Amino acid sequence: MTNSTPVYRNYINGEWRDSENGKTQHSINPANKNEIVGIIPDSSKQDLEDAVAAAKAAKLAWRKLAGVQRGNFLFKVADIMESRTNEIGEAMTMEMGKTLPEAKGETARGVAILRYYAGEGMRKIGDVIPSSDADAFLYTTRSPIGTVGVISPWNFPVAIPIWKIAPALIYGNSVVWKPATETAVTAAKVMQCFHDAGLPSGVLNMIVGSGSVIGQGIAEHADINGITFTGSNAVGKAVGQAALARGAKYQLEMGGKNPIIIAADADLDLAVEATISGGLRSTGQKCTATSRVIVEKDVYEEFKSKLLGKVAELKVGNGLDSGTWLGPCANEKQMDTVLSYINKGVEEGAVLLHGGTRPADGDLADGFYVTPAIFDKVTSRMSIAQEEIFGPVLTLIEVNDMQEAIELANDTDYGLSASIYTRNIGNAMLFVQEMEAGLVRVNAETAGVELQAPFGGMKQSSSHSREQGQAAIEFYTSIKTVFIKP
Ligand SMILES: NC(=O)C1=CN([C@@H]2O[C@H](COP(=O)(O)OP(=O)(O)OC[C@H]3O[C@@H](n4cnc5c(N)ncnc54)[C@H](OP(=O)(O)O)[C@@H]3O)[C@@H](O)[C@H]2O)C=CC1
Ligand SMILES: O=C(O)CCC(=O)C(=O)O
Repeated sequence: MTNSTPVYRNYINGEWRDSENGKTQHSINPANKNEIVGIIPDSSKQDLEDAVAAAKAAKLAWRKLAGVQRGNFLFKVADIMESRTNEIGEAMTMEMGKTLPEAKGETARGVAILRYYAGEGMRKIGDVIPSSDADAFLYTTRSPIGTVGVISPWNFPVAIPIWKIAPALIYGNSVVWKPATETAVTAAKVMQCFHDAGLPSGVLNMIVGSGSVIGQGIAEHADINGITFTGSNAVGKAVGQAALARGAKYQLEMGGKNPIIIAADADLDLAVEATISGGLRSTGQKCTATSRVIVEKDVYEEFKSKLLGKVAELKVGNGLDSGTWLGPCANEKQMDTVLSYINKGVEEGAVLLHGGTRPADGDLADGFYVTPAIFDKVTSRMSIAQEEIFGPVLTLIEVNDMQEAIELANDTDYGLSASIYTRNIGNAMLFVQEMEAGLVRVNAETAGVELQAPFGGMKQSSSHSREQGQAAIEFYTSIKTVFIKP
């Protein structure tokens, strides 16, 4: 740490503030654990109380603005964020490791999401329904839920909070946001865009602190009317239980164990490209990442050798370097988890064909790097085929036919995304019909969420709600049915 290490604060009621207890912590660069990216707060419950009080006080005036006026703020935030794409992208790469092009791409996606929801301020929010009383006017409108608690993860530190905050704001809610500690510097840069756009004080507040204090505090706070969460299954369920216990609304987006099926008739080159992109971009740290690669036996060996050839070409390194394809894991704990799954895979009898080790050479030795791992001879019940690893690990599973492929694709507690590579329309239709996943993609990788379409999982992957697109209105508002008789 040097005297010039930047210091970041909480954002409460329109001001940057130190945490009340004065405690701080460091945000570390996963590409080099000796580099401190910023000094960030380690906030207390009192900071949360202040943020909730500010959000509560601001919500009425915010709700009373026209949707178009709220939208104008979001358009301004989008313009500011767009002008800071490089700065925000660099902060993201330095805090959680994804490559700079991916980080800048994600920032651009945040801008697009802001513009999409800014436009929502002008769209319809209800229906006219014929009343059984000929003189009456029966219609629906929408009310904001009040103050929304946003708990966001580190893997998409711009896009995920924006796809929660933007709809919350456009539909008239105030927000208390707890970003992942891992990416608090990136979060502060996002927050600064809202501040510079002149968002009224208290409408959006940001508190940086531990999940067990600030996150849990949000889940349990009586003045937070709804909580939206993305992260691990265990924490998501605890958040949901705390919200349910006090009758608050909640929305959970959690893990995935996403399959790609490679049919015997697939274009294998395209399938290899999609498997690599879906499984290994962002170092496999996407809830939509491909992790189970289910291949029909007739093309298994050919697919495997093409995949190995291409994976061997991927350059692991610092995400800021232009030649890097794959950055480090986001933190040491994540790296240890990935390495422990790789050991477990070997212990369970899978064959590690490639990677799965820490590079020991030069600059990489100080980072949380794991080379991309490919496992052969995987069976569906192995832990590496069942549990979310959240790292650069692909597991290859051989099947006899399409029916078996779909059965195994569904043989998981999760149901977030799934894809198939095939040229046969019958295979594609069967897959779309039978696959138990919220996002199913034909001849496309498992990741790749479009901001204007609903996103969410089946089974253990979500609380069965949907985010993004117009689906977001269901969580951030309540329907009010209105009957008026002169
Ligand atoms: N679905 C997805 O997109 C994601 C899935 N994951 C999965 O979770 C695993 C662990 O990652 P991790 O970062 O620990 O995920 P967590 O679920 O712990 O973190 C997600 C968010 O929840 C917060 N949080 C942590 N504990 C609590 C709590 N008790 N109450 C309320 N909020 C809390 C975190 O805060 P803080 O950062 O301060 O701990 C963070 O803001 C990964 O290996 C991966 O499998 C992780 C991230 C995203
Ligand atoms: O695939 C994507 O773009 C979104 C992934 C996501 O929501 C997540 O990893 O949490």
